[in-house]
Amino acid sequence: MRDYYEALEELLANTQATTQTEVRPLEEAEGYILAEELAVNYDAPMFDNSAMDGYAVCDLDRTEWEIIAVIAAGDDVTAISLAPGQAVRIFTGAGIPANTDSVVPQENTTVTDSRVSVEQALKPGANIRRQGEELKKGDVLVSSQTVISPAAIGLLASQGYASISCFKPLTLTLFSTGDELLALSEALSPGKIYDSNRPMLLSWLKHYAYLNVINGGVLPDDYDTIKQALQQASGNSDIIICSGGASVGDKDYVKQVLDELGTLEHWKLAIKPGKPFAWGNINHRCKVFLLPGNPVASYATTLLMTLPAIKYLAGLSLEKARPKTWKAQADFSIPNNKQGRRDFWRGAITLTETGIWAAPVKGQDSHMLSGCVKADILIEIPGRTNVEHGQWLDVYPLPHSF
Ligand SMILES: Nc1nc2c(c(=O)[nH]1)N[C@H]1C(S)=C(S)[C@@H](COP(=O)(O)OP(=O)(O)OC[C@H]3O[C@@H](n4cnc5c(N)ncnc54)[C@H](O)[C@@H]3O)O[C@H]1N2
Ligand code: MOO
Repeated sequence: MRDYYEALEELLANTQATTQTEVRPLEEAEGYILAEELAVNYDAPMFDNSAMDGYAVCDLDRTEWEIIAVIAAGDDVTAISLAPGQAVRIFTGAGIPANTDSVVPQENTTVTDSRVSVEQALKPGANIRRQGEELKKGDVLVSSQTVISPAAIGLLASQGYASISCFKPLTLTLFSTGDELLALSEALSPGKIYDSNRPMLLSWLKHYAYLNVINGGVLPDDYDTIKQALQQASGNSDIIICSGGASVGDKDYVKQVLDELGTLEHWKLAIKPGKPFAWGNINHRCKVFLLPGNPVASYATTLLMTLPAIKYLAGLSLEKARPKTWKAQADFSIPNNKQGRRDFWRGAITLTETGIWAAPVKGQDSHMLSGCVKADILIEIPGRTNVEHGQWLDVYPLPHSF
């Protein structure tokens, strides 16, 4: 059996990141992966400006000044220069005139006719946002291989970027396999069950703007049908995911088909759930992932193995592609842990005055999806390692939980 972390690194090392890019208008780039490092075009702030509505004054040895002008955000102040004893009425975001020593908020002033006065001494440089105090022209603004967030869109807009280079989205086809599986439109009959993995994974993967997800439907346990479907999908997909048939059953044809059409790696991961996991390539360009059919095993291997590889393939940096982990304290104990595989319990988080606590939810078997619905995290329990109450453990946040 393979250690999870070693297996993940081996999978990532055997994954070739895309190099295909496209230029997208900034407003249509949220969720895509940036393909270039973008530099600071202009110092930020671009010019010294006021942080308050109030008065910009010159000479702090006095407490009263003559108001000589009104300056609003957007006004050009390059021709205005204050002499000692002079002030301007100024608004938040307006440029600071030359020779300003301080800006005093209007609530701290008394204004009579064209004169403004204060009662307390003013601090030099107060309430002035200085040019370049946040960003300097030429510095790195946003790093390549990162997902464009709404905040990044705002930041790039503030620097005048109207369009940016992103990695082209990848096409992913998703199949379920198994004679027992019914689509939701079909009537139940003895021995059959509804296909839950495909709707679950489709809805999850569609959240990634950099994936075009195709619903491949349910494949029966039939060698020729599976072969034809995989062959066809590999023609127009960068990625194929199949759930079911990753294990050792007589009807687990997907592995045989993948072996014949391309390459196959079949692993027993030392994790629970998610032991059987296979992957390979068709035509050297289409990456194929075979997930264990048990719904929770499909879910866990998507989070722990498949998504990191897909994210890296789609252009994210290795650091961003690896699954996120946090730390939480065990609100349980395992005094005599005999479980050989690394366990990933479905857990709930509680925030208290003593910190973050994690506890398993009800329904921990590989076929019990209800546990995933209640859970916020996967709690990592290393194999054959006892856990004490209060011990800090690694936890993996689940999609949509935070
Ligand atoms: N002799 C052994 N049997 C099994 C082993 C093993 O090592 N030796 N491993 C077990 C583990 S662990 C898992 S996980 C499963 C994985 O099995 P497969 O990937 O081959 O998947 P199936 O056999 O097709 O299905 C397993 C289970 O999941 C249900 N299933 C499958 N697809 C779906 C779907 N799309 N929606 C809902 N439910 C699905 C299926 O009906 C089975 O109940 O193998 C164990 N067996
Ligand atoms: O690994 Mo299986 O995934 O335990 O159910």
